[in-house]
Amino acid sequence: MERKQASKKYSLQNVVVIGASGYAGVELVTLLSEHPLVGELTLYVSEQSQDRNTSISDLYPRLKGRVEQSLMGLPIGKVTDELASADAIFLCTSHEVSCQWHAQLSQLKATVFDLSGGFRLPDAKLYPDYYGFEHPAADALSSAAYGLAEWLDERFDSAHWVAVPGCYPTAALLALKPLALFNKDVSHVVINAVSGVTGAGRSPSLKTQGAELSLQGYGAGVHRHQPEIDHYCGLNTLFLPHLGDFKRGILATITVHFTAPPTQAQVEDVYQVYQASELVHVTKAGYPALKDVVNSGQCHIGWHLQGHSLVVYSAIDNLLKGAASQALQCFNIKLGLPSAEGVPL
Ligand SMILES: NC(=O)C1=CN([C@@H]2O[C@H](COP(=O)(O)OP(=O)(O)OC[C@H]3O[C@@H](n4cnc5c(N)ncnc54)[C@H](OP(=O)(O)O)[C@@H]3O)[C@@H](O)[C@H]2O)C=CC1
Ligand SMILES: CC(=O)N[C@@H](CCC(=O)OP(=O)(O)O)C(=O)O
Repeated sequence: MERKQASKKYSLQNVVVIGASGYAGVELVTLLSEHPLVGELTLYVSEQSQDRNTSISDLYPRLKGRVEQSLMGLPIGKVTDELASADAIFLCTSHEVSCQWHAQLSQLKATVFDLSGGFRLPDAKLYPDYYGFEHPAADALSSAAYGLAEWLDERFDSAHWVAVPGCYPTAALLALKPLALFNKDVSHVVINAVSGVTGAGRSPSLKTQGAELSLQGYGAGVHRHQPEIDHYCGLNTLFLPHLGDFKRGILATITVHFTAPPTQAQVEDVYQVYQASELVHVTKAGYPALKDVVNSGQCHIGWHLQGHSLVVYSAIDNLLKGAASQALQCFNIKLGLPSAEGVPL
């Protein structure tokens, strides 16, 4: 394979992906393998993984001739030479595994881009209820930056740990944040969101088996994305996730109520915030469709104002804008590259 050469301004990055064989991991590996600034790319799975020492292209034959690295087994907490010399480490592991890695990885020079929810919530007290475990690194939560790429705050530049948002929160927050900033008088926010089955990851479970798939709600009031959405838009919302009988994508249909309704022109103005964005596209009176965002890092938003109610639709690919390509945007921004570098449009 041809070796990449970085420009004078930028140097090639040593990159490690932990959890590379999962659904989010393989999307990320695919993007990283084509990224102009990624040099060495090291792929890990768990120590006991049945896929260790297998080439990722044997698991995912679409990668044949493109990415041939082996998946190497990695015990939790073992700092290998590749980890020690990495510039960027992507965690595509479960929330618990990401948390268990924090102590070791936060000592290294690399920036960690964590695709799990392990460091998304600011308050450790929320973890037992919403994640089912006591947070083992509670003091570190305040130093992680939330990586909603279009809405990064001042903590991002200096953060060594980036908590990449969840898929549903990405769809919901891109729609809601402009409104929440515009008008604090927004109320009765209801987020109905349908996700494809890849949102549940690669490991088989009864609810994600073909014969079980349908269109069904789940997790009302208890889903871990409820506090994440509320915290990062500053609103009290009712989040209603649904599992659909399709592979990829999330369509969130959001309704909000205004006591004093805005005009069409005001709503149009609010969403001008994305005017220059390559990845977030807003259409008045639009009905975004999953077919237009699946396999793309874009988010499509459409809105309809009806009296005191506003309906906002937001569509993303859960594995890309909802996970891997958003993590890549964060990596780009950290390097000073355009956010959409290497992101499929
Ligand atoms: N799927 C989605 O749409 C989204 C997922 N996320 C988050 O991204 C993360 C990954 O999700 P997803 O790809 O769906 O999950 P998968 O279950 O598909 O993949 C998990 C990956 O982690 C590996 N793994 C498990 N245990 C360890 C370990 N101890 N050390 C190293 N690797 C390990 C698995 O391989 P093996 O078991 O063989 O070791 C596999 O490669 C999760 O935190 C998820 O919440 C975020 C946004 C969207
Ligand atoms: C369909 C489905 O099961 N989706 C997952 C969300 C996936 C995701 O983005 O969430 P995290 O990164 O927070 O795990 C769920 O509801 O748990």
